[in-house]
Amino acid sequence: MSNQMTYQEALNWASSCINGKNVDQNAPMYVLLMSHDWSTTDWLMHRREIMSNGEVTFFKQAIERILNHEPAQYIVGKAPFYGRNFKVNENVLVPESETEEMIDWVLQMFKSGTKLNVLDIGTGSGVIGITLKLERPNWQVTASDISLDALSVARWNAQHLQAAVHFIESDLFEQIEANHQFDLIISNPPYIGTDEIKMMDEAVIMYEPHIALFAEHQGLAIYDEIAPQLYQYLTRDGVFVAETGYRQENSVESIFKRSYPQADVVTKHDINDLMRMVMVRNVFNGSDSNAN
Ligand SMILES: C[S@@+](CC[C@H](N)C(=O)[O-])C[C@H]1O[C@@H](n2cnc3c(N)ncnc32)[C@H](O)[C@@H]1O
Repeated sequence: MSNQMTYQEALNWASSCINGKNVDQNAPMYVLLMSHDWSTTDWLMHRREIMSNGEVTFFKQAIERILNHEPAQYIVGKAPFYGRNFKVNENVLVPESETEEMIDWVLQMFKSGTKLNVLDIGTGSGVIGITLKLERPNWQVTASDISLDALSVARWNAQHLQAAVHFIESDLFEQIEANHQFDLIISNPPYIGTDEIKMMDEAVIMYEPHIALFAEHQGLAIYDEIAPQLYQYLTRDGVFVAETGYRQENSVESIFKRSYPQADVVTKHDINDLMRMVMVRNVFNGSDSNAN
């Protein structure tokens, strides 16, 4: 690859390097677009321009990293989520489109104007808490994570996106004040069982933080821990919403039903018709303290 080339020539070169390799074939284009904040229309305008030496060097290194299975989002240091770019690095998960669907679900549940006190557990890069705060500015949002490294990314994102979110380092509810009650508790917890590692994409296993991905008990451990504590942290009309693994529908439903037999436990499928979300409400139905 010469040092004098257009973006289009660089893309052609990169495609020939990764062709037939077990890596994301769209990654070079993603790197070119995201590193310039270009849309596909911008691409059409710029693709015949000559790249600077610095850009060529960065792009060559990017292709090596792609060939080493590194996610393109970590290479450019950002990922789009709900129409905004969030900083990401190896301390946080790359946000996924299913999580955007969970945001849609929640925003449909609570129309604008409603004032809510919200807790986002396992905030990672902050995508859920920050997006909810920006979409519903009158909500009070607290976001927690067990990982200080993840929280520093989340804080950076909140500051740059101007979202007034309160962050707490906490192992689930451990550091959440006992008398603090929320109208909405939302979480995209780690839910992959360690036994599933062999079925996973190499890029995810090698680069994404394992604390964000894996949980004990076939990936159900975090739901197991959250369920019996919910009644202490939810208001009487409070709602819990979480993302789940697509094969966990029955198990997750029974975890919450075990703690709250008379609560409403509703599951929801994503656009690929896979069950990916659960909502629990009316946890106080039937009793004032019915947690097991
Ligand atoms: C699947 S990631 C979700 C990140 C982000 N909310 C998103 O949707 O992209 C799960 C997050 O939960 C955090 N986490 C794992 N165990 C936790 C625990 N016991 N208490 C709080 N956070 C935890 C991880 O550090 C990680 O940031």
